[in-house]
Amino acid sequence: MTKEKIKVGIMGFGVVGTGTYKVLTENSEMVKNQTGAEIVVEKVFVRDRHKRRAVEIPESLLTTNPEDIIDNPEIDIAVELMGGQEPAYSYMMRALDNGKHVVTANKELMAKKGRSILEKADSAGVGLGFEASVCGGIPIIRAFKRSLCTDKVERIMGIVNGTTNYILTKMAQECSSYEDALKEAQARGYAEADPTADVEGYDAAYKMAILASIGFHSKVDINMVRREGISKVGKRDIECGKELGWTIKLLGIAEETEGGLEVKVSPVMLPMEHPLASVNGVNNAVFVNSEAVGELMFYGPGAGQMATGNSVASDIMEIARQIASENKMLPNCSCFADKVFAEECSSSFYIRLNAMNKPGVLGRIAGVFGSFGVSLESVLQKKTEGESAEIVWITSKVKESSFNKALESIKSLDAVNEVCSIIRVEANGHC
Ligand SMILES: NC(=O)C1=CN([C@@H]2O[C@H](COP(=O)(O)OP(=O)(O)OC[C@H]3O[C@@H](n4cnc5c(N)ncnc54)[C@H](OP(=O)(O)O)[C@@H]3O)[C@@H](O)[C@H]2O)C=CC1
Ligand SMILES: N[C@@H](CC=O)C(=O)O
Ligand code: NA
Repeated sequence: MTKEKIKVGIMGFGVVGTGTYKVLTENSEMVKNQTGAEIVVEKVFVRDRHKRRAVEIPESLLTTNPEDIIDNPEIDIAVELMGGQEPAYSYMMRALDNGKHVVTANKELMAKKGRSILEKADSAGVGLGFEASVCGGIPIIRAFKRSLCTDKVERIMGIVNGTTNYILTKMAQECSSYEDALKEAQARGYAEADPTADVEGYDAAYKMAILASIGFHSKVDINMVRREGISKVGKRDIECGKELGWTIKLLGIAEETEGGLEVKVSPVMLPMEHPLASVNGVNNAVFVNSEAVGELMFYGPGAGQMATGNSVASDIMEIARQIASENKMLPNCSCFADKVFAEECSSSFYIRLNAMNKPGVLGRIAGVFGSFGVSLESVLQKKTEGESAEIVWITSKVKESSFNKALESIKSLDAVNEVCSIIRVEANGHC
């Protein structure tokens, strides 16, 4: 007999949990018509049942005992929206052991433990949805898994963190301070419980590891993802970038090079005319190059209650549809290969430094770059103050090891007072 009610247990009732509940309950008739069964939220697990929440729910739904969901035979789909590694991982694994389908928004967990979670789900023949784990409201996981599955992905470039994009946009367009912009992003529910994950690029690294894994059908070890955050990006760099026709974005790049897979996250100077340059505020976008389709861009809100709640709800509905129609679950994991990672990475760089304002200094610095095989695209003396000068250098694409050696040598020059910032440059499609 086909199931008329599909029962869901939600673990975690914060920004995303409340958004998911709202989408499921406010659109219940539409969801039922498309699913062929009613989706019912049966239990909601929280730490503190007396806390005031953004959405009111019947008291009887709340529980502080996770077993009411993960060990409850009535529950078909366990939805993990607590965040962090533990106890989220143990709860998810136990729910899978108990034959439940699982949906999560937890990118940290999917990036660090995705392989074991996916393998368990596949061997149990249950569904595992994680659409909300990358780019909040953008249906990007589904696009990779269902629509690009026949194509060969060559490169993925993405603005995949809403908080940092919100901060960089506020700093560039409204001259907000970094601190004020971060506070606003937190108040809007975009930031992680510990915003270090956002501003230091960890969250973006998790998301790029997940995307690279699905895009290149390979295991991606999170420790192999090169990561740098935005906390060192200063207003001065934003100004210098503007003068050069560039904007600064925290960008994730994943590609298959001759040396192997390369996945990195860092602030990047991006030409204003690049499609990703106009992605502002909490919005995210993923720009894909693939063999058959060519160029694709996915754009939309990367964080927030309702946008992310919709992604979770759509995963729940997709699984519910399979249950209601008594279909076998589709395989959750396509990351079957174990591709090697490139040992060396190449980029163009913007370097802003402060040096003595004396004849011959520019030549000496340029000479050091040259002696390490670093070619220069341009050099600009930005301003002079008494005995010192601010100089910006743009290199050609260079191996990072050569660049780092040149930089160490430049730092040791007497004439160089301070290397203020180093930011990758994306030019002509490659950085
Ligand atoms: N915010 C966003 O826009 C997005 C978030 N995500 C991800 O979604 C997940 C949830 O994020 P978000 O909703 O923002 O987080 P919140 O901090 O707003 O909510 C977390 C919820 O989980 C509960 N919780 C946390 N730890 C425990 C625990 N150990 N035991 C029981 N309950 C617990 C909290 O309970 P209590 O309220 O009682 O303290 C709270 O209800 C995270 O993995 C995050 O990375 C993904 C995409 C976008
Ligand atoms: N903190 C994250 C939330 C969504 O994944 C972000 O800002 O992107
Ligand atoms: Na998504």
